[in-house]
Amino acid sequence: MTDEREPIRVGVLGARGRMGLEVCKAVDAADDLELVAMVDQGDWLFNASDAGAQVLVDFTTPDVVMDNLHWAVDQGISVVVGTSGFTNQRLDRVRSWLSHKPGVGVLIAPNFGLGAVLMMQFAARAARYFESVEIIEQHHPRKLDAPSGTAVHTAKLIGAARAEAGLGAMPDATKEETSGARGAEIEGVRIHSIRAAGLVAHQEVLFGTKGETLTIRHDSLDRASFMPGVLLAVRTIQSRPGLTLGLDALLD
Ligand SMILES: NC(=O)C1=CN([C@@H]2O[C@H](COP(=O)(O)OP(=O)(O)OC[C@H]3O[C@@H](n4cnc5c(N)ncnc54)[C@H](OP(=O)(O)O)[C@@H]3O)[C@@H](O)[C@H]2O)C=CC1
Ligand SMILES: O=C(O)C1=N[C@H](C(=O)O)C[C@H](O)C1
Repeated sequence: MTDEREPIRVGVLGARGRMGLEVCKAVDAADDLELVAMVDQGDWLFNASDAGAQVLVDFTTPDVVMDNLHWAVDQGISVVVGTSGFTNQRLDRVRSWLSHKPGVGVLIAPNFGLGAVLMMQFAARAARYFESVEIIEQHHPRKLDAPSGTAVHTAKLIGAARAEAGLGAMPDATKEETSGARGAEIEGVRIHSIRAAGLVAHQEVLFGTKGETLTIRHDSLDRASFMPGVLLAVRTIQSRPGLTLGLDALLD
């Protein structure tokens, strides 16, 4: 039997970037998807709607992603977003745009790597059992934001799990500190950001309690690692109106 469904028409925003190029290749290679628009800095967003895009994939920059999203939701086009920089306030704004467009779906995922999603789930599970936890994230030096979206999301999950378990502040006697030496603090969790040539995207979550430590580590060694997650989201988003956060909901 042949599958006679029409391919999903996909537009990529940030199409000439590191992730955008990889997404264009992956969409192009998929029989059930059709790459209809490649939009980058300076291009007209209406190229995507004129080409009949049903789903947009955004891997741009934190300073332009909100305008892109607002425009897409207004046009009634569902969006898969990998771009980092989403605060709770930004998410509330997206929810409010979507409330006027009940048929439109937006999925925002801090990380599309399956291993990264599992790393965050495992870290959330371990959080209640350890006195101390710190996050060390490592990325390529062309990354614009620090800490990474993945690290911020992991810290939020850990902070929530610790609060639910009734854990207080972590032991830390630091009295004298050169600014930045103890990292950034998100939800009570310290994050240390390393940027070095040769890296892609890596994260360690280091837990400690009396007499033992536990390290959970994930490495994206190639941007191809994000593509199965991105394509799953592209194939699913039109049937998930409203805002979906993270890939977890699609995997389960
Ligand atoms: N969720 C996930 O799994 C992952 C998320 N990311 C995130 O994705 C984002 C992109 O990462 P990466 O590909 O490495 O970054 P790049 O800088 O390589 O790509 C961003 C691209 O967006 C372009 N751009 C800028 N403004 C616009 C605009 N208004 N409309 C369309 N395109 C625009 C840039 O053009 P120009 O260079 O000319 O400014 C560039 O080509 C980052 O926020 C990163 O953290 C990355 C990897 C995985
Ligand atoms: O900029 C990147 O490269 C990445 N950005 C995302 C983040 O900020 O967490 C996801 C992944 O870490 C790669």
